[in-house]
Amino acid sequence: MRKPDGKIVLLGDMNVGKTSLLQRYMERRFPDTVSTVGGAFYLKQWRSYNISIWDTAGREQFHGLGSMYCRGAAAVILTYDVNNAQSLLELEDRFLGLTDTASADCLFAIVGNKVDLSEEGPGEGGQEGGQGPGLAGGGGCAAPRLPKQVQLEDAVAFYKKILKYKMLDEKEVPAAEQMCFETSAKTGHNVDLLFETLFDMVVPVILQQRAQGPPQTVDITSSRPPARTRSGCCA
Ligand SMILES: Nc1nc2c(ncn2[C@@H]2O[C@H](COP(=O)(O)OP(=O)(O)OP(=O)(O)O)[C@@H](O)[C@H]2O)c(=O)[nH]1
Ligand SMILES: [Mg+2]
Repeated sequence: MRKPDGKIVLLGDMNVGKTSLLQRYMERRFPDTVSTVGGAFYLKQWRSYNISIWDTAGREQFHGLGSMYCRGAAAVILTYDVNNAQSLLELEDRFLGLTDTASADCLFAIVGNKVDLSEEGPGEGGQEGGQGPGLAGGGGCAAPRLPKQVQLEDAVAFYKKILKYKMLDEKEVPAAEQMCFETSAKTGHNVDLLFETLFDMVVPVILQQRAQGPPQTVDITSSRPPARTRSGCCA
């Protein structure tokens, strides 16, 4: 099998739906999940490129592994749950720092998942790729709706904070409105749009990485042991 040309990493707190988003996109279904241990990846062929997409564990005990998975990443998907404000705060407090090992040209997508559960979210009804985020209406949802705790503007504000943190010029990177998504792994809302927008955007990053030297991969042997992982509980 050919080595991946580029890497995309999903980060975010436990239970926000990282594994579910990836399974919805790659396997076109919404199976029951168990909390991820360590990390796992899928390979996606996009045009003539092989892209690896890494699913990481949100649980605190695996936190130290995050920066290893991010090493050389062409894009990072920072995921939160729109019905859980704390999950967006965690991205800033715990996860953004893990991306310091990513490629210098790394792209950032901010993804608010579980919109199907929120009062303002879209209804159920299968894959809805291509629609704008946060569309109201749609019936047929049996589960009680929750008050939405995070608005798209909050995600846009976080994206702008990332640019400041990375000292990037707003004019030289994709606009916040292009990089903030609201999704539902359950219904498929915006899931194709998220991944495929990102695939198209990472191709130039991959070409840039190639021009700069050999691709970086996860090298477990050369990484330092995670400082915050207790012995005996790691994958
Ligand atoms: N209603 C709804 N439930 C979701 C959605 N995405 C995930 N879930 C549920 O949320 C729970 C957690 O989903 P996971 O995909 O395992 O979450 P995760 O972010 O991978 O969690 P860790 O692996 O622990 O970091 C599961 O019960 C999923 O079925 C969604 O879009 N809508
Ligand atoms: Mg998971």
